[in-house]
Amino acid sequence: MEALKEIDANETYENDLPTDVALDCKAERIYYGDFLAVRDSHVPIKRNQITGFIGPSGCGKSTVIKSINRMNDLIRGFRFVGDIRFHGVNIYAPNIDPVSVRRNIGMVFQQPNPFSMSIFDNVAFGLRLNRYKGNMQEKVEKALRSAALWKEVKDKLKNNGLSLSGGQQQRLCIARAIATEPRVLLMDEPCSALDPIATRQIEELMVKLKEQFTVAIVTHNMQQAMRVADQTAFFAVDISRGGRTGYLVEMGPTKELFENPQEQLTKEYLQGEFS
Ligand SMILES: Nc1ncnc2c1ncn2[C@@H]1O[C@H](COP(=O)(O)OP(=O)(O)OP(=O)(O)O)[C@@H](O)[C@H]1O
Repeated sequence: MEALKEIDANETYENDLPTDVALDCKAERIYYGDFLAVRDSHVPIKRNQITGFIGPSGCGKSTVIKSINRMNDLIRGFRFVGDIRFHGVNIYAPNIDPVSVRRNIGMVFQQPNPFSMSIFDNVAFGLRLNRYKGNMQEKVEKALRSAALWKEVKDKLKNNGLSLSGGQQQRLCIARAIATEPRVLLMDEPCSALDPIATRQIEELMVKLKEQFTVAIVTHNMQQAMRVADQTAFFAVDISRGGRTGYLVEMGPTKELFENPQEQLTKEYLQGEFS
């Protein structure tokens, strides 16, 4: 059997995407078994910007975002039909190594989920997995600084990651995700388990992180999308064919989408007429 191909984001490559697009997600259909969860959703994710995914519960925001780094591969019955182009390749091509996809496209989840190990080891985890041979101390410090956590933990790197507060745990998870220097960082409702102060800290952090990374975030909170997202994609649920299938209604610069939505459905959602 032919070895799976690694995506090396340091390689020069042929790319047919516009230069400001880091990753182009064309989700034609996404299934869980026979259930069509998402259809017809084309979301170009712009480089060094924050792309927000908003929409009512069950419209497929998480399904799409998790498809972007092949996180859903692990779910039985999951099937993606379409094309996600990153760094000159379709990440769903059969010869692409999904581990290398996740190395380039990191993810942070809803619930902070540090491993039960020291703060240092949490951050070093992915680097060790990738057999990083350089200065581990330096890399861990860099990631913790980028995640705005260094000052709070520098004297207790040996403490268990689970001993931190919820907001600190989420920043630790961000440090863990960025330690391996992915190009894209996906965040699936990263603040939903946090209090308003910790939420603000993560939002400020996201805005800083976009200088180094391309960020995509799922959020239930429209104010949050307005505060942090440069582009926003609005999804809804189509029940017209008897199912409940999510789809992209419209997408655009956040300010334009919120102030002047093109679609009636977007207007109604933004006015709180359905949730
Ligand atoms: N592992 C799974 N197996 C089967 N169906 C699933 C699975 N995960 C999600 N679904 C279904 O796919 C649809 C989209 O779910 P998804 O979680 O992507 O929506 P969402 O917009 O992120 O929702 P929420 O805002 O409530 O988190 C829903 O109908 C959901 O029940």
